[in-house]
Amino acid sequence: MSADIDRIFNALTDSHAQEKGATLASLFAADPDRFSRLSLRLDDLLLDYSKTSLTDTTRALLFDLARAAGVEAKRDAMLAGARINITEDRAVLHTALRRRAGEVVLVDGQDVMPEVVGVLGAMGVFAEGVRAGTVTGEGGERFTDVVNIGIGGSDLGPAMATLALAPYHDGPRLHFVSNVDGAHLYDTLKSLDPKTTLFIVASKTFTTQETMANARSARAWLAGALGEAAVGSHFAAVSTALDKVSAFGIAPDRVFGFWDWVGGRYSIWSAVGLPLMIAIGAEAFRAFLDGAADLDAHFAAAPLEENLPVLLALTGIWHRDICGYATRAVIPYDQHLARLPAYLQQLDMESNGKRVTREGKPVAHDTGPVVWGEPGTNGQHAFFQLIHQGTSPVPVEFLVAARGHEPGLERHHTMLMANCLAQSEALMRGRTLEEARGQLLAKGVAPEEAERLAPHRVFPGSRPSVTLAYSILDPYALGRIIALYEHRVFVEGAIWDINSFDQWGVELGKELADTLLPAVESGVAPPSLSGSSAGLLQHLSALGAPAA
Ligand SMILES: O=P(O)(O)OC[C@H]1O[C@](O)(CO)[C@@H](O)[C@@H]1O
Repeated sequence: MSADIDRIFNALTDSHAQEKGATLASLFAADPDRFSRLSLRLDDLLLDYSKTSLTDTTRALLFDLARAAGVEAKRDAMLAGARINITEDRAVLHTALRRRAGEVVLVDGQDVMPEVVGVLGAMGVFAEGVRAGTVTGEGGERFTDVVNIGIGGSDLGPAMATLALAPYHDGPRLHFVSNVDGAHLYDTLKSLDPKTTLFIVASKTFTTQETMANARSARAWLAGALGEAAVGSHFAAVSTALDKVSAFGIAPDRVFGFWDWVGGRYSIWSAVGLPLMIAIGAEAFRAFLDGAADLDAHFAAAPLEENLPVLLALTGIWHRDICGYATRAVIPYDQHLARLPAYLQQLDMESNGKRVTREGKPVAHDTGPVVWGEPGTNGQHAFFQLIHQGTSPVPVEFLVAARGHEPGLERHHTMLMANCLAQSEALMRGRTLEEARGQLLAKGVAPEEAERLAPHRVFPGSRPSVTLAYSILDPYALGRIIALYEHRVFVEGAIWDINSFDQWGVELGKELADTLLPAVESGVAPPSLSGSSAGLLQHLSALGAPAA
């Protein structure tokens, strides 16, 4: 960490301490232009960060911080195909996947665009064939159901986006099986007809234990019903490991490849998006890519002060490192974005849940926060109590569209918007003891009783939130929103000087699961196992856990 960065972090901390007395309400009262100064628009997409405790001084310091951390140069290196994933020696080029034919993106001097365009074209032919009923099952019947088998980045992206774009879904039904828990596959398959079911096995590495177990069981289900010869017509695969796919027995013309420079959690734009393309069609999928491409162009060119991902990242740095908030809630007031929090958990926490710098030294500041959330209004009736009155403030990120898609239910959308605005307003304003007391007295509550009840009705207020507002959640808008979050994660990682593109933290558990499988099968704990795990294994075996 350079002396410059240290100095700016210290200046931010000092400013925060000095400004602590000012409530958000007082900041608005003192400055009628606060919203227009602390919000940023890209066409219809608006980021309002005026309901945070940022001031002109601290915002300027945060821009200094981004500059001192070399955000612009790091961004340019990523977009130019440099091998910035230094622990895996890989370029990071998910942005190439949204570029158009004819553009040039070099990796090691080689233009990757012809291959990108080629795979996208092959996906389009296959997806449109499935949608039109010209690509069929073994018996010539049209596919009514498509089951995607994958986990992590090979599941969350297409699952989130297929739900998000439900109003545009006019292809076969989509199902997503990720968990190795047999319940996930079993419950999905029990209502499906093998004759009209297509499986897509999605795995970047084609070695992931859960995906391979589910794929093998799905294959057995299909072959058991239709015979081994039918497997080829009912399976497709998405992977970077083409040799392993072919060993699994999936025909080469049913395999859609991608490249090691696409991280799993950044892969929705690649062939991993095939289920989404089957759901909404190749044209709408292109609009999804275009939304992301336009956001990429904005990220690449806009000055830091007018750069949406940068601003969103700086609010994140402010809340995590200067205000000390350990979590952030993502609350889409958009039921179709119900899976967005889960998607962002992987995008953000797998990218920035790191404790050493790119040089392998301990980080100087806290890195990625815990990301969590649920759609509004449901969250209001569950955990908003704590967000309003709990002892640990939680910065909230609201998402809301001006319009929904549901004919005849426009009034519902009006109510949804009112709730979204009400929550950020209530968090910001709060309610004082005097106000609480006054309201009780106005309702005719006796003074003594009002005194007893009032403290329970106090809201501290000054609870921060940012809001992303857009016109309607169509494929283009979704593409922009997801790209915005990707680049936000990038900028935060760049400021923390961590590698946001590896995920060594998931490896130890995977290794131990492999080691423990024989122990669970035999019911005999290896001597190396802790007393706790050995005791649990013994208990479960005694209760009848299935053996090999
Ligand atoms: O696509 P794959 O190779 O099956 O990996 C699935 C997921 O597993 C992880 O490696 C972590 O467990 C993710 O990064 C990835 O998205």
